[in-house]
Amino acid sequence: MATLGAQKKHKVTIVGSGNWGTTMSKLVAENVNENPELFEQEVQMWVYEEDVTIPKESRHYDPGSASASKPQKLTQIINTFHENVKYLPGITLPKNVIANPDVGAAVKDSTILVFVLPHQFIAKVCDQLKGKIVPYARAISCTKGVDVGEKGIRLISEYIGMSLNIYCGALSGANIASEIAQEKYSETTVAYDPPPMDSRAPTPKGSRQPSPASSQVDLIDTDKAVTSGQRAARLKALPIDYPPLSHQNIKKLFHRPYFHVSLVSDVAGVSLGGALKNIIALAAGFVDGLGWGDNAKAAVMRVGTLEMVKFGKAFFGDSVNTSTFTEQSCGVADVITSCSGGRNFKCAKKAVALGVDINEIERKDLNGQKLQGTLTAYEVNSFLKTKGMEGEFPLFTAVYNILEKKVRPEQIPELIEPKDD
Ligand SMILES: NC(=O)C1=CN([C@@H]2O[C@H](COP(=O)(O)OP(=O)(O)OC[C@H]3O[C@@H](n4cnc5c(N)ncnc54)[C@H](O)[C@@H]3O)[C@@H](O)[C@H]2O)C=CC1
Ligand SMILES: O=C(CO)COP(=O)(O)O
Repeated sequence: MATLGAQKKHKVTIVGSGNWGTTMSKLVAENVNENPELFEQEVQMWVYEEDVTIPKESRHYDPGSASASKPQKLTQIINTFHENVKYLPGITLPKNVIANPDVGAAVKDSTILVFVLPHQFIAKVCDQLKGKIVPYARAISCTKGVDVGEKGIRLISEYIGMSLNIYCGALSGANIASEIAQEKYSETTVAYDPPPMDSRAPTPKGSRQPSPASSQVDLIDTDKAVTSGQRAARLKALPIDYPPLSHQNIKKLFHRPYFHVSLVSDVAGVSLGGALKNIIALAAGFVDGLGWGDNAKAAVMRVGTLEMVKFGKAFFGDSVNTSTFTEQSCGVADVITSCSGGRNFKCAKKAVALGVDINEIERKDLNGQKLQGTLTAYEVNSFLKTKGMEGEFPLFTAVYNILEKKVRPEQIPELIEPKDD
């Protein structure tokens, strides 16, 4: 419910335009249309600009046109045909999705930023956003991955929040984008739990341009985490002339008849589920690529899910609820869907079946889409090594060693077998 007297509306920008990013723009734009009292009608979608030739099989390919075989700017194609012919072909986007190649212009005056980028690009894009966003903006990360530095591990939502000095929640679930784009039913989990802040004041006059955020991002050392109180003190309250970003209003932004949202407060659990299931999906692909069948796949899914819960508890402590992994879409359900039809699963399977490096399959088969599991397996391994805990996460370690070609997929059963003391 909008607050009485709220005169402003939230402007929403989707930061990213891949397979999931474009799907997210579609469903958010539909919701913005249905809730005009809360949201501005235009949804900006930042596009990493590239030249794209409209494929011959596309309904927008016109052999008679002089530009038929000439590459065109992807933003131009999206804004003309309302379709992302490269990353989400065949799906018509609402006309209120506006593709923008300039990330600073795309986020100008936006109070809601939805990040949907492959995690390897988050740091650079956050750097580009410093000083460009309103200081009271709120973010939701739909990115699946973690950030590992020399001193520790951070959730992507934490990275975004700390780098831009804003609050960032997370959205993750059993969400294969192409199915959701076709409006087939699925569920998702949104974690949104901003710390309580001082009472809200009206938007200060002439304050649309924020002061630049600190260029220094705090590293979360898991042994010496910044307290939530310290972080809350840096956040700016949303001015009172905007509708509140309550759970109810956040739900109105994402929930669709075909996309059912469950709201929770466990940002760490939701983020870790999305990141770690990608390592499990690689393991499932490896055993399926060997032709070992569904029982083998179920075994690695079981062990991987236990490692996911153990990882969350070991390194994120009480901020993680085990029930987030077991009861929410972002946990076991995402493991199941990702190990059935996800890109990480499919590429890992093909790599083993053909005896080809998975990075080569990614390059050849995905047309620019990115795997997240391979990099996450390296990042998680490098973090576990610094903690001396590789042995306690045998499946995650086996996936890393398979990618490094130090062990073979056939060794997975012996590698994940509990060791006698
Ligand atoms: N596709 C899916 O089914 C789902 C994906 N996700 C997650 O969403 C995140 C984004 O994935 P997708 O939207 O699927 O992307 P994608 O993998 O389909 O596409 C890659 C994207 O990266 C962009 N890109 C390439 N180079 C770049 C650079 N240097 N800087 C910035 N961007 C660059 C491309 O323009 C493209 O938009 C990932 O973390 C993924 O795990 C989450 C749920 C479902
Ligand atoms: O996250 C996903 C499904 O929930 C998609 O997984 P992939 O990136 O492996 O396709």
